[in-house]
Amino acid sequence: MKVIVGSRGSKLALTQTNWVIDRIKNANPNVEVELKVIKTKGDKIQNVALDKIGDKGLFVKEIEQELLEGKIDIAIHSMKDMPSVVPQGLKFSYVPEREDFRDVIILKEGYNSLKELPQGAKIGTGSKRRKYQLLKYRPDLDIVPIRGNIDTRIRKIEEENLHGVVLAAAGINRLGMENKINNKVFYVDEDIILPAPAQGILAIEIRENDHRIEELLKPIHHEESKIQAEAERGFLEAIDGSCHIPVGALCTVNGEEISLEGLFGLEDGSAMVRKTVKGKKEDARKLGFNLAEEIREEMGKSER
Ligand SMILES: NCc1[nH]cc(CCC(=O)O)c1CC(=O)O
Repeated sequence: MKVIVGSRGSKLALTQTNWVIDRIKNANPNVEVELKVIKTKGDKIQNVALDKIGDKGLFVKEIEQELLEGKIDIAIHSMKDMPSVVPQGLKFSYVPEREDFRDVIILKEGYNSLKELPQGAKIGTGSKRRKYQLLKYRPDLDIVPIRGNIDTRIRKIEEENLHGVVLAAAGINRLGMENKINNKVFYVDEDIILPAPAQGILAIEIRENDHRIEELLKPIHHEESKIQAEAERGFLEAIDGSCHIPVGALCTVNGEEISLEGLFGLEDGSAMVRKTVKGKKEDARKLGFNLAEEIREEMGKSER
C-alpha cells in the first residue's frame, strides 16, 4: 500500500511533515509513504504584511483541493494556521503530541532576557496577539511589523536593527534552531504572552470517509493534545477571531478536569480581556464556546 502526504515546501513545513511521515512508517512498516510538496498562495505573496492579505486559509486551500481530488491522501499543516471550519468532505484525523506551546523572542546578540532590554527597544512581529501582550508587559517597547519564514525573520534582527523578533517555540524547537544561531532564544512565559490557539499542534487532515488512512494514523494519537486542540479551537471559532485581532488560548488538562484560558482584544489593542474557565475534558469544545461568550460579555462592559 502506498500513501501520498502533501505539505507546503517551507523548511518548517517539511520538517513537521517528515516528523509525521517517520511516525507513520514506524507504526506501519509495510506502507510506502511519498511526500508531495505543494505551493500555496501564501507562499507566493511574500512582501505583503500577513494581516493585510486576507485570512487564515492562505497556506491551506491548494493542499485541501489536492486532498479532495485524491491527488494526496494526507495533508500536514500547523493547526494554528487552519481556518475554524474544515471544508465539506475533509476532516482532521488523530492529533499527535504537541510541541512547546510558548512564544520565544530571539534576542540580538549580547541580550539574554526581555527584562534587560533598553527603554524603547525594537521588537519585530506581525502578530497583534504578540504585539499588544508585549506592550501590556512593557509599554515602552517599539513593535516593528515584520513577516516571512523563520530564517527571514531572524535575519531581520540584523537587517532592520531590532533588539529581537517573536516566533513560536514549536518552530524553533522542531528546526533545532537554538543550536544553530548565536542569538539567545528567550522562552516567554504564557503569563506574559498567551499563545495562539493550537500553537505547537499539528493538523493531520484526511478525506472524511477514508477509514483505510485513518487506521494508519491511529498509533500517533495523543489524547491530551487532542483535547487542547478541541478546547482552544472551540474558543477561536466562537470568538470569531481573524488574524486582524489579538486572540490567544491555552488549555491545561489535569486528569478529567481541564482549564481553558483565553484572550481577546480589539483590533487596535485598546481593550483586551483575559479569562479562565474550568470544566470536564469531554466538554472541551463547548468550554471554548462558553469562554468566548464570557469574554465577549466582559468586553462589551469595558466598551461602554
Ligand atoms: N504563523 C506561521 C506559523 N504557523 C505555525 C508556526 C509555528 C509552529 C506552530 O505554532 O505550531 C508558525 C511560525 C511562527 O508563528 O513563528
